[in-house]
Amino acid sequence: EIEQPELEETTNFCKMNKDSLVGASCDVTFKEINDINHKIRPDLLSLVHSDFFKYFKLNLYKQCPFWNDNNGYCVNRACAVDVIEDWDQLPEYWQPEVLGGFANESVSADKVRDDECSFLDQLCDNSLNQMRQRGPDIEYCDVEDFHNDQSVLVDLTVNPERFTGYGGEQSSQIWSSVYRENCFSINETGQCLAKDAFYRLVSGLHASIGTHLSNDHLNTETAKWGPNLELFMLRVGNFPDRVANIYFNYAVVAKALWKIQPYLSHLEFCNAYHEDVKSMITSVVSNLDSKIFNENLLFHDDISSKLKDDFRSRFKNVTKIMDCVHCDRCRLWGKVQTTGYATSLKILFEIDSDDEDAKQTVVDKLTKYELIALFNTFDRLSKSIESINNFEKMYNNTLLTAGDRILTLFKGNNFFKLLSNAGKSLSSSLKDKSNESVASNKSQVEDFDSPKLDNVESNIIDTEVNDVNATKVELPKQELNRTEAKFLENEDFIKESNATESKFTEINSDFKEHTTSESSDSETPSHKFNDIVMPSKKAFVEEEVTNNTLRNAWNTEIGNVKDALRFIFTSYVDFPRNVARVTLYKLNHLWNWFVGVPLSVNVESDEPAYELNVE
Ligand SMILES: Cc1cc2nc3c(=O)[nH]c(=O)nc-3n(C[C@H](O)[C@H](O)[C@H](O)COP(=O)(O)OP(=O)(O)OC[C@H]3O[C@@H](n4cnc5c(N)ncnc54)[C@H](O)[C@@H]3O)c2cc1C
Repeated sequence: EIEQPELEETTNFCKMNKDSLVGASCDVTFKEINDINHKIRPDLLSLVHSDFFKYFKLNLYKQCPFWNDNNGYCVNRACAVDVIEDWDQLPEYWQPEVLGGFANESVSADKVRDDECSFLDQLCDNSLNQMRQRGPDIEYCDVEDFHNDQSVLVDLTVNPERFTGYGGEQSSQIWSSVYRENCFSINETGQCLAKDAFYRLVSGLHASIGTHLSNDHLNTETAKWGPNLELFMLRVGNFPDRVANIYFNYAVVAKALWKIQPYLSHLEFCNAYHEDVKSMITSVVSNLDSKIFNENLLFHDDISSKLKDDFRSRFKNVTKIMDCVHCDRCRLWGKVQTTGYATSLKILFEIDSDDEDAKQTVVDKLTKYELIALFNTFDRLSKSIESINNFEKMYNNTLLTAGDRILTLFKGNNFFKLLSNAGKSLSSSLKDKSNESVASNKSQVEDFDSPKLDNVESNIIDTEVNDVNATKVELPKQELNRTEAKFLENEDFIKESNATESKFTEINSDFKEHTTSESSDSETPSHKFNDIVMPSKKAFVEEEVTNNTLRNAWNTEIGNVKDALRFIFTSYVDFPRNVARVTLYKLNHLWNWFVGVPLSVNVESDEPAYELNVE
């Protein structure tokens, strides 16, 4: 039976018990992965910023092989990929003259093989590709992709994975096609675990992308990039299984790295030319452990070899689906990461013999781009886990900072329900404040002035104290006053709508609820917020938005009908007057013709004919 990550009621964030195992096939807890990640993060970051690991090659122009949809494209600037267009853009020691003209097509395969930089050669010619011997298919992705004429070289560090605005039907289609690959036909022992692993891999990839786009998100009001907690919670944070799947993927890729490390020793990674890549790899992998993932549980006997083939071809399809992504930046990172997982799966499931030479052969056959993808995928997961931990801090700070709670309230987006631990005084002050605002504002507005809100927010954040307990007791009132003053300063900002009024009424009742419950249990405030789950709040907001939208649509339609009726009515009123005007005009023409005045006099002109007519 598949073990699901345990949920813990008392943990607000992601509702996960960090001491539980990441999965049935992983003998590691969430907390242990957090610790490992914390240790290796700096080295891993340096590694993927090294010259060897930062240049990736892909074909951005490949046609979607699954459906005829090659015409759309993402027009956002954020969707674009900056490619290396000139050899000059590469480091100096990679210039052909330094490397002895290895870009020369005529260079012999043997010579390339002997070169300690043989991996680098694939940057400029495909001699290594020709050397690859055909054997049984052990590929989980299409490695030939890297040697296509149309492939471009990309510096991953200048094309960060971040929010691009790509979405809608096209991306949904991609994701549903990816999930559809998880329909295994054969009913063999172990299928359940393999199917679960497949699902967790793609869901973990999806969640990791969601984490990155939330962590590096464009705030359209301030034009700054930064973390967006709300978006993260909506996409990932509120779904413990998605968060757990990121950790699962981390375990899978970590195990693959652990497994190949002894067989990488003969590769020099061009240490002579630039960073000591090899020692960076060692310092990352030495923190990993074999027990992090047990791949033998998935395809453990001959019976499951058919299942393994199915698994492999389905995963290969996932990597190919990336060619259907219309946003180039998303396609780039989709390709890097699916190739990274494909490489991990190849290492985990195809290096299963005790034969050391066979293991070495599989590693030797890895292309440079598979290695790059492998380490960069690990970095993406590592960054996701780091971001999740940061989001957790933000989440807790948001809950504990009274000012933010007030702002959330005024923004009308109170999915972080107001805390009661600020004490009755805060509640009553806020109640007064909200009543005051409701009473004093009559005009209707649709929305608040967000930049101003952000200013207030940043002011408040600036004044945050480190001691969370102190914040709980002392800050609320102080911050309330500051916030209140800010609100009063900006009169137009405080304009309220009828909708806002009802929101305040609702919030007031929230306060009443919290104030009442608080008096009975003021020692353990955190238990009151176990119900903080954004989707339900989203549903609330959405419902409201839907109602507003319906109301607006109704009002617009009624307005249109009124306009049409007014037009028809005025047409009837104007009709006799218009008939009289036309008749007069025609009679004028007739009279002019009758007395012999030329028709041209009615045309604006400097000609004397007009004057003649006047006379
Ligand atoms: C390959 C690829 C790469 C992308 N890269 C980027 C990028 O770099 N930057 C960017 O801004 N956008 C990227 N996108 C788009 C992004 O993933 C979303 O599709 C987009 O933001 C729209 O999100 P959504 O809320 O409509 O739901 P989507 O994320 O499109 O999800 C569709 C549905 O899948 C389900 N779902 C969501 N997450 C999971 C999960 N983790 N596990 C299981 N089910 C889930 C939900 O039911 C959801 O409604 C990429 C898309 C693809 C296909």
